[in-house]
Amino acid sequence: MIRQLGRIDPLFNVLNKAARPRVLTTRLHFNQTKRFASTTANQEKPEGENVDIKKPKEKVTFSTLKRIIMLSRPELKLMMIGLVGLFISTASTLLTPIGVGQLVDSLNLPPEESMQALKQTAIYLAGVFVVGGVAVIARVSAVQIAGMRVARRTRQQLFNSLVRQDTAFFDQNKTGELINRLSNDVTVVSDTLTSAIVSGTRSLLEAIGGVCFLMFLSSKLTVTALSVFPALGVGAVLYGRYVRKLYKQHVDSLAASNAFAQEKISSMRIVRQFAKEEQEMTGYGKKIQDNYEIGVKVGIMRAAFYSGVFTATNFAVLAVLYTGGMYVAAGAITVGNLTSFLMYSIYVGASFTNLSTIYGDLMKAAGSSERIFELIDSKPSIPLTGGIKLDNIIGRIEFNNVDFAYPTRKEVLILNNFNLVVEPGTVVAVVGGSGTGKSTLISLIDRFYDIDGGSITIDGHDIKTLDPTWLRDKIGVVSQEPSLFDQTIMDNIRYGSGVDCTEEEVIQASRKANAHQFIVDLPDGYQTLVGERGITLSGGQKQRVAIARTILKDPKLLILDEATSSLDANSEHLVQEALDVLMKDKTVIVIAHRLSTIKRADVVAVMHEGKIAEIGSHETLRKNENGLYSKLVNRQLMDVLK
Ligand SMILES: Nc1ncnc2c1ncn2[C@@H]1O[C@H](COP(=O)(O)OP(=O)(O)OP(=O)(O)O)[C@@H](O)[C@H]1O
Repeated sequence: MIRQLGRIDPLFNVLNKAARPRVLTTRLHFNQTKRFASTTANQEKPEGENVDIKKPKEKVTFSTLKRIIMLSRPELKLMMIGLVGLFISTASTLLTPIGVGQLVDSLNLPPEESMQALKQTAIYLAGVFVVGGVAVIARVSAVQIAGMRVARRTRQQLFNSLVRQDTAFFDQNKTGELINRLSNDVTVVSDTLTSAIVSGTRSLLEAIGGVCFLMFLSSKLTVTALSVFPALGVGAVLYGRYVRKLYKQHVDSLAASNAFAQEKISSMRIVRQFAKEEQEMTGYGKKIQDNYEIGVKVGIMRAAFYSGVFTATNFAVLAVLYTGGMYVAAGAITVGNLTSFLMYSIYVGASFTNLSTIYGDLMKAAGSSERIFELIDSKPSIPLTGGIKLDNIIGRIEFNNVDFAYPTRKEVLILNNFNLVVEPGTVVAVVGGSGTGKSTLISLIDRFYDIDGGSITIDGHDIKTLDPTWLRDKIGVVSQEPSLFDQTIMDNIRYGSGVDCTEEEVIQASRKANAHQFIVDLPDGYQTLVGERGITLSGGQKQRVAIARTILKDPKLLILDEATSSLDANSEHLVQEALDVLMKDKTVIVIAHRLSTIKRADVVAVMHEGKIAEIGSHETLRKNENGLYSKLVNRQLMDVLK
């Protein structure tokens, strides 16, 4: 008897070690930078109701979990292969202890029979292992590929949805948060679909199958083996609840530290200029300290929980060993049966432990998926397409009694009963103090925002009735601080037209914008990569590339936000000439600061308190010495208007 148990002991140790990693690998993923939010997932957002993804939601619903699972629907075939693989590999796991039990029992037979039985069992086990191994390959590869496809499709859907959102949406939500949606949230959801759900199903099958085998081997011993599970179940639920709360705090604090880091890294030049490196390092340190402290609490709780599970299951095994040993001594069961029983006990214990962590994983995925679904479902109030496309644009722009406040600051009216008519083919210079709403006009003509009252028309058509993409295609904007993409200069200029425009056309546009010479002087010429937002170019160079981009677009309506402000006198003259050609027979609005620019305009409109306060030619307005325009020229703009 002692000899027999002596054989079981090392086997138990090996099995226990083998079972342990499964317990430990089902850890919670705390490295997500998001909030633990949830809501009814498949309720579509009303059109135009911008989503503020920072708002935490209250409850995870069954429909959310269902929708996560439905994400894998297009991968049904792969999931089925994975499922079949799962069944077979689980079956092979469950059949192993029987073989091992037989192996042990065969050692008690007379030598010849023992050898024969040993061979048979070894062949049986080898077969089980080979089939199990093949099934694992099928299961893991099918589920992994399905998971990656789900992630790819979800990311594409999410990005498409983001690109379609209203401009106001981007005023409301931080870039870092949105990138988190695309990266971390999608990863959590696809991981849950693959690892959590599959390992959950496997654990469930193993637990049920294991208990069945236990009952089959000895119902009395099963009661002993499972005696610790009610206590473990209660512990797992309490632990799950506590960790869930901490998890929310943990991801919140991580999101805050990430947002902090993102902002500081993207503004590193300012940090450097003000010599605030030390201050920012300390600031970041404080942010991650919160995260660390919550992480430590979670870690201690996890340690306590796993230690409890480990000790309880080991004591259950000890109880089985003790009671089972007595049954063996009494001849009620064989040593082989006891071996099989111990193995099943360990499987069942590991499976239950694994299942206890799946709940947490599902909750995490639900939180992440809620935010993804919210974005995917959200419909912008200004669609990208749909509406009238005029055959011809004459170019008359009219603002009629326009009221406008930014959606994020509804209480501040930027335009208040604003009226302005820009006749076709004329150049209107809009001037006014800082923050009076000059640049806002550009956003409104481009229909980045919808106005709150009145109308904006182009050739008599309310822009709300025009196809937004068509409309924007007819408008060219050269802004004060042009932004370029991290691509070659050639691709940046081409962005104004299309991939089908020739290199020669790009070069022509660059010549007109006085950009060609500086471009060919660069070592890589038109193939020069400009860096993030065009960081490797000077302000004037960036602007000339942006002008070339707009020249190539050849828009009918031009809006220049003091486009020549960062060019030297010579470049300005050349670019101005190019713009003169471009502006010919077009309607142009110039948001102007320089007197030279203003003087060239047919009409000068002075903005003040959300309205046009004065309008007329430069000469006419100057005649009124006490007028707003004269004051602006004399006082505020004196330094600039040279
Ligand atoms: N996205 C936005 N969300 C909320 N408020 C905004 C937004 N953009 C601008 N504003 C506010 O609208 C007002 C008008 O801004 P706008 O940029 O049109 O002024 P501006 O006349 O072009 O100023 P400047 O000459 O200084 O460039 C300002 O008070 C500004 O704070």
